[in-house]
Amino acid sequence: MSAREANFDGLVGPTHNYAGLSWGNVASGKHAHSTSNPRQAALQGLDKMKALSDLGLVQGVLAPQERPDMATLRRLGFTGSETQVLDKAFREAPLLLAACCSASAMWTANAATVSPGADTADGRVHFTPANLVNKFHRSLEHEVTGRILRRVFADEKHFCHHSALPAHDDFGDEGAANHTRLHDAQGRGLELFVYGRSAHRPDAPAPRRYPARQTLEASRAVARLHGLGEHNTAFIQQNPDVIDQGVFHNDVIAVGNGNVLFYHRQAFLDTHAMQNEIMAKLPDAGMHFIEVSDDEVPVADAVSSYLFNTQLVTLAPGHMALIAPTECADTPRVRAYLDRLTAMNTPVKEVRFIDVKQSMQNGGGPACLRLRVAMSEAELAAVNPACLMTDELHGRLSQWVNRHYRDRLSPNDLRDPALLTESRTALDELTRILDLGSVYPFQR
Ligand SMILES: N=C(N)NCCC[C@H](NC(=O)CCC(=O)O)C(=O)O
Repeated sequence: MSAREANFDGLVGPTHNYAGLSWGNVASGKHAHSTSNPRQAALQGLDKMKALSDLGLVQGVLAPQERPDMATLRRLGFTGSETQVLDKAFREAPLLLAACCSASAMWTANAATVSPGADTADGRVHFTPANLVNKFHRSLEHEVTGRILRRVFADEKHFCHHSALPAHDDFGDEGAANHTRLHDAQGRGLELFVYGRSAHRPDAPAPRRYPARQTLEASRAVARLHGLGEHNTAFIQQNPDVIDQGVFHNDVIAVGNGNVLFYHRQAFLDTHAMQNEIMAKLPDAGMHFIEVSDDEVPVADAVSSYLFNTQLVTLAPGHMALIAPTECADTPRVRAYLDRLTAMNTPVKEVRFIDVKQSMQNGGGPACLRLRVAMSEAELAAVNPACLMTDELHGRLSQWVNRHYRDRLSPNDLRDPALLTESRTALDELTRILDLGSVYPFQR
């Protein structure tokens, strides 16, 4: 089966703000309470989508979520009119208000785990929305995420949707941020599930400072749901020491595509075992393991520049491009490494820099902003066409952003009832542009 990889990026929502909600995510802590620019954030995201689509890649867009999440604020005991709910939450528990206003669904690498039909027992593409239980603000996403995915990938003949895993720490699941699919030229795939700790083996290595968001038990459950087998899966433990250095998802320290795995030497607990398992299970791929040492790029530089939160995309057979944030160009050791990388004898032939600074300041690089869905031509033809990027859609969505989004948002603005009205008006229009039907609570 010849498959094409599509990237579905999250459209940044109108409440994009910096609230410091993600303990263990260095950028989120560093930018807490600074003023954000939701309009610029959304336009940067749209320009990234257009840049990838201009490269001839299939690019999709996933809608943001309804925020503030009024239903959750009410569940937490804030009563009265909407204005009163917002006001009480702001005065009594500003952190809860911020959590219910986060636009974090923009990082669609965490939206779900996706297994292509080439790998699954029933030949369909399987989706499991991530429960994201480790962070309260993110745990609010999966229900609407699942609803949006069902509207974009609606045809049951080709697509199968599961519910998120049970909402318990034992099954902490962060979706595709800890999942990479490698494949050989024939399209035979191997899905790497990278986890931070094992809930059922508390004596096994685990980070001490920051949380391990993904458990082995969650990864195994997703693989079972998707009908994968031992032959096309590998479960690999992340190095707990790098989690403690700010690597809160594996996609902050490793990225894979086709027959290339690009990673930092400290990324995995047992690099040799990882390489051996991949070569045994994907013997014909001619794997390229591109390993970066501490001398070349220290972990701290990898975390601040997001060298590994890059998108590795295939532009032609044997020709891949690394789509990197501009922060990589601005970090001297990373820049120097990238200059050497493209001269090495690997499929990575070029690097393109893009500006997603508004997202980066919350710890979301180019790879965080996209969910990969590899599909056959027939599956691709079954995707909701209104969600596929074209020049026309890019223009329409840019105008929509310019019309509805603010260009500054501070923590104090989150209590403003006008922000709620503006967001709902924008999202209502968006569901028509993207032909999604009524996916938001306020529309039901
Ligand atoms: N690596 C991947 N795939 N995704 C990045 C997600 C960033 C997100 N940041 C936040 O949620 C910060 C929100 C705030 O602090 O306002 C997170 O930590 O879950």
